[in-house]
Amino acid sequence: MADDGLLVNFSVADQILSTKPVFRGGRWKERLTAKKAADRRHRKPHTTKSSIATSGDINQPTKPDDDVPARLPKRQKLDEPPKSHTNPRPNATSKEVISSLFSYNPSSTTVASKPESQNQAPTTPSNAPLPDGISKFTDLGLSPTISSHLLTKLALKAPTAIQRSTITQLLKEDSDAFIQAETGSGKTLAYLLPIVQRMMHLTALEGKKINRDSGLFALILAPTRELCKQISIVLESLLRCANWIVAGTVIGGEKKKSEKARLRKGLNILVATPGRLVDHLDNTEVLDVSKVRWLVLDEGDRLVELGFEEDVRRIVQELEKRSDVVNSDVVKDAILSLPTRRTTVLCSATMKMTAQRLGEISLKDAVHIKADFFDDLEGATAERSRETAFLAPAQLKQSYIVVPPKQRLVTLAAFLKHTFARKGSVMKAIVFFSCADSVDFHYEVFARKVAVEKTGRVPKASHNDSDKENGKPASSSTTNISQATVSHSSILASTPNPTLTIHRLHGSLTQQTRTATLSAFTRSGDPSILFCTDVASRGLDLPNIDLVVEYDPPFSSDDHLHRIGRTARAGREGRAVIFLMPGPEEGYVELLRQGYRDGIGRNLIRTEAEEILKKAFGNAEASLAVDQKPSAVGAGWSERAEQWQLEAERWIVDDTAKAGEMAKRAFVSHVRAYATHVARERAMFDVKGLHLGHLAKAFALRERPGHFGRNAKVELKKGGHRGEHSSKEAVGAQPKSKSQKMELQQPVIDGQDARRKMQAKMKEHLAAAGEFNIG
Ligand SMILES: Nc1ncnc2c1ncn2[C@@H]1O[C@H](COP(=O)(O)OP(=O)(O)OP(=O)(O)O)[C@@H](O)[C@H]1O
Repeated sequence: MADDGLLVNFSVADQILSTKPVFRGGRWKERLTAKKAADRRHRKPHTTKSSIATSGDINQPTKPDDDVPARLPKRQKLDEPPKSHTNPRPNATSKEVISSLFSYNPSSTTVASKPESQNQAPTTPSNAPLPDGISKFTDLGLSPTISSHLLTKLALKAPTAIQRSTITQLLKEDSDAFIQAETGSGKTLAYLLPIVQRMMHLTALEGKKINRDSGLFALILAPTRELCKQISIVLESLLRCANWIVAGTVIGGEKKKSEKARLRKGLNILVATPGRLVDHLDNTEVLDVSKVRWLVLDEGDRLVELGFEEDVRRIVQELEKRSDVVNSDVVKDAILSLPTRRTTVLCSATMKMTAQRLGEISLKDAVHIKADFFDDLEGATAERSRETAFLAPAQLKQSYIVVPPKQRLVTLAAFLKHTFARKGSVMKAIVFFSCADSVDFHYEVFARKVAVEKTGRVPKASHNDSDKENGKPASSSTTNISQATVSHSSILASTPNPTLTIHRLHGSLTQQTRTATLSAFTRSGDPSILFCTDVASRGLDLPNIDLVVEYDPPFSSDDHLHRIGRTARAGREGRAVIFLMPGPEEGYVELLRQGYRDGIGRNLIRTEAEEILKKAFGNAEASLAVDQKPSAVGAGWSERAEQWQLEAERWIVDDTAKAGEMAKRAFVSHVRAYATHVARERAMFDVKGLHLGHLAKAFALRERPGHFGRNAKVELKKGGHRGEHSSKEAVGAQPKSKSQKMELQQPVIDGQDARRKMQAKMKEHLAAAGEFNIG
């Protein structure tokens, strides 16, 4: 504290306060007030109400610490900050009072459960391949060629439960199907295997195998380019045992001319995003869908949520109109064993109304295939799993941390440090944020170059913009990665192995950057973190994710299941942690419990934020505190945590133009995104209950941004939120144009109305798929 001329940090600990500060400058009255306050603290150390805690209304309960005196000293205002003996800051603004991390925080309303080791019972994985002896791929009717390819080339020994049910069904019958199974249970292969096997048996004229000229037989639709690419990779790996079958993609992101050329050359299986396919149906004559006999709609609920319902309806209509089954005038090449009717398969991990709506458009007399690993087991567990629509993988270890808003940033830093410091325990983690601006902000906070570290080494920083700054052409793929990846981080600065790579992913990045980032994160064998929005929550099969952190709670419990489903896939272990704020947000714990097979979440544990901070900051040598300030000598964990926070805040103050603006934008977008939680969960995530002053600290801001000032607060209190804004901002895109920036500052409108309008806009935005860059 003493190094920072502008700080009046009321809650630093005894050791630091043992030296009385000398106040110079300013008017004598103010010096006297400051001196008296310091004397009082010196006599009886306690925490006092910070300026942030006193300003504006506080909807969350903010309890002072026990030792706060009945009458609180007035907020100090110093025209000139007390001059420090050590490190006066030249650009310090006057009249600044800095709120302590540890005073006036709201208290948690839930009770801690037992510690992890006693609490978490070992569980059988629920999305794993079936155990030896229960089922083999050959038992399901798959040919020896495919079965041996699965075993020898793809190292897949046995099917998962959903694969067993789906493959048997789709191999023997042509009826439509709705496949529903938990995340990471292998749904992709479940629908691909029977399609490929049946296509392997199609024969063209004179008993010859089919080839690329024989026609398009299968269409697979998925909501995002990333998912389409992923499906296409699995398909290609499968087709290595049937190389006469040709597959391809039309997903946008490249010239339509190249896609048309690909279609002209001929494909037997096409993976596409709905928007792009409709475009080709309208404009590419050479695209012949008359022989399509399999239509797969993957991530069905997401297709609807992203506004593809109409596109899917169009595609289904076109398939019917142009089908050679109904159109006798279509010239047919004889393809033996081609089914007489089209089979439509809808896949979803959740049984939502949205998926059902898509089912109404596309399915006829569909079979509902819903398999569970525990169907083969007897007893109560199996009973419960049959009753429940959708559950988290049984082997996934979930925990929650209740963190007051002021401590969120430092607790995240501490948590990540502690997690990655234990070498080998976690190699890859995903951290979910509510919006792109927040991803960018946190990426920069953790990637920022720390001046001098405890080790005395100046770290090698390969910052994201280095290529741009060096004026190098931005053409290579490394440049794309470098825009979203940094290999130096302040998180592990003081650990023996300080290399941690941070990647970021959100819809405002270019498609090339996103592709390069995902591929770099996937390939990386070193400790790495992916900071992302929900763009990475659905369907993506990123290998070996050990940990999912929901730093910002999901917008719906379905989103939660998809997010945590990025770990604990195909029977592997995984951990998921969610950050909740004290108060109504703790109601979410009950929802987490309901996602367990036992219905009570016996294995759900609570981790104490204080424990995390102590672990990260407790050891002076290996602490996260980033410099060697005299005040840090002999300080305890809380002082070092304060110092880490102050360091981040100083970074913002010193670079208001760039870092400061970014932090403000992140704060504003975050609050707006917060208002978009689904209606049934909004009582837990009520934007009116946010303490904006405290929350600002989570963005390293010493006060809430100006245009989020008094008026906004009053309006929030009345029942609105920061009203009208572009949906793009709600999901986190940065305001690029002047008009977008203006929107950020528009007046508040009625709460209900604003919410409705924002949701409509969000829908519009998602339909346009700006977040997903869908073609
Ligand atoms: N039979 C199997 N044995 C072992 N691993 C498998 C098997 N089938 C699939 N997998 C692996 O399981 C992982 C998850 O598969 P997939 O992406 O198809 O799951 P999903 O059910 O579609 O998940 P989500 O709902 O999250 O999209 C992949 O890495 C895949 O290679």
